[in-house]
Amino acid sequence: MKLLIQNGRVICPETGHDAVADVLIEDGRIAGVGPGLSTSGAEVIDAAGLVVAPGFIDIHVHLREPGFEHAETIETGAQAAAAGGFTTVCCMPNTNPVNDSVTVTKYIVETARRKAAINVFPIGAITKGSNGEELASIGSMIAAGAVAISDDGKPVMNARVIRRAMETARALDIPVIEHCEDLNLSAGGDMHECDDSVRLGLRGIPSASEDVMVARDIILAELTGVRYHVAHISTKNAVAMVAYAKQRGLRVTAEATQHHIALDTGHMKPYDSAYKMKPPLRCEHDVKAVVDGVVSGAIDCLATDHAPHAGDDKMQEFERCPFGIIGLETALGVSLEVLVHSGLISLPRLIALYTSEPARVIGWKNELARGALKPGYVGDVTVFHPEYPWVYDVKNSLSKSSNTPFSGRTFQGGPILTIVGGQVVWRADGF
Ligand SMILES: NC(=O)N[C@@H](CC(=O)O)C(=O)O
Ligand SMILES: [Zn+2]
Ligand SMILES: [Zn+2]
Repeated sequence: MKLLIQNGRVICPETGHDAVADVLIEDGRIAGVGPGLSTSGAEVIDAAGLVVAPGFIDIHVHLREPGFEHAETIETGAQAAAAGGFTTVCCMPNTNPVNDSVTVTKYIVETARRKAAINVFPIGAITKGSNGEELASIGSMIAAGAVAISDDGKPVMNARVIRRAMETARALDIPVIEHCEDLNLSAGGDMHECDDSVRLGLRGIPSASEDVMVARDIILAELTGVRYHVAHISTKNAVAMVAYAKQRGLRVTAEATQHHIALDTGHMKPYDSAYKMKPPLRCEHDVKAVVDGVVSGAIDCLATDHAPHAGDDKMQEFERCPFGIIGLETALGVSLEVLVHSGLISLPRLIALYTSEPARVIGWKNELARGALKPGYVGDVTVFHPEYPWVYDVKNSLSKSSNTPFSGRTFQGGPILTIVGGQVVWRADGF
């Protein structure tokens, strides 16, 4: 099976390629990149005027299966990911039951193999039930295909427990991904603690609830030598601490979401639960610090934290609504707008934030190697237009949920074709 993608602007940050060329995918693997490749025996796609990149990778999504299938399933979440240009996602363990055992890990791997249009890799829980007490069976989850550990949705509050988890992860050479929130400081909060929360009469979540956990974990990362990754970083201090940790040679990485680089509390429509997530939207100086962190490299990659919630769950009083918003289908549009069209970073740099950088954080190797257009790598490719105008209407979303603040927004640039293992799994209308 051969697929030849012709005449596109082929951008691969890992190899430094940025020129009009062809990409050949054979038997599901990248077979060649260069001008004028032979078309013999190949299905041909003309990508003239489009950007051809390695398949985009999102290392932080919630697919909700098992247990919360009313909000999303592995199948529908994978479809939404494909529509966002993603060819690989890593799904968090806060399912029901929690993915804290080989049984659930195997269920997710098997279900994804049968039903997902794209590659799905589970992230196993750090502790049993993500209750923050007893370590989960980390080794057997990794053996069954999990690629990292996290209790995302919650922090691991007990420093002794997270230290033990870090020592285990260090031995297995896998990353620990932490949801940095001190529950004693954030207790009862519904939005970022600032003038706006006072004005709206909503209980606040101070930046300090994130900062103290990032500080603690960086010290423990130094103690244990673990690969430590800050999920959905959102505050000025957290970014500064991650930058300092990197300067000191610690294996500390971080991700930012599209909403934490695009929105601050001033954008919130009062009591609109589409603006309610954890970490909460922060104030302007935090957003600027996160954007600056992405530009400087203190923040390694972008991730969506795609967090579907069914309609009625989000149609309650603000305080009662669950935290989280979907993001797979808008990530490229939002990040092009905030980071590239603004002139802050180049297009190749943005592509790196969705390809080589998340691949480096997780560390896929050998036959799982991805995030670059290199012969032998998985034959996953994202083709997108860097500036054509389109309107995101969540009514057309492939996700089962519609909890997004971005519906109705016009973007300049978005996904056109998503290719997994040499097969087109999604194409934009008209292509
Ligand atoms: N981000 C959120 O507000 N919610 C996420 C959990 C998480 O990422 O913390 C969810 O699973 O709904
Ligand atoms: Zn989280
Ligand atoms: Zn999350």
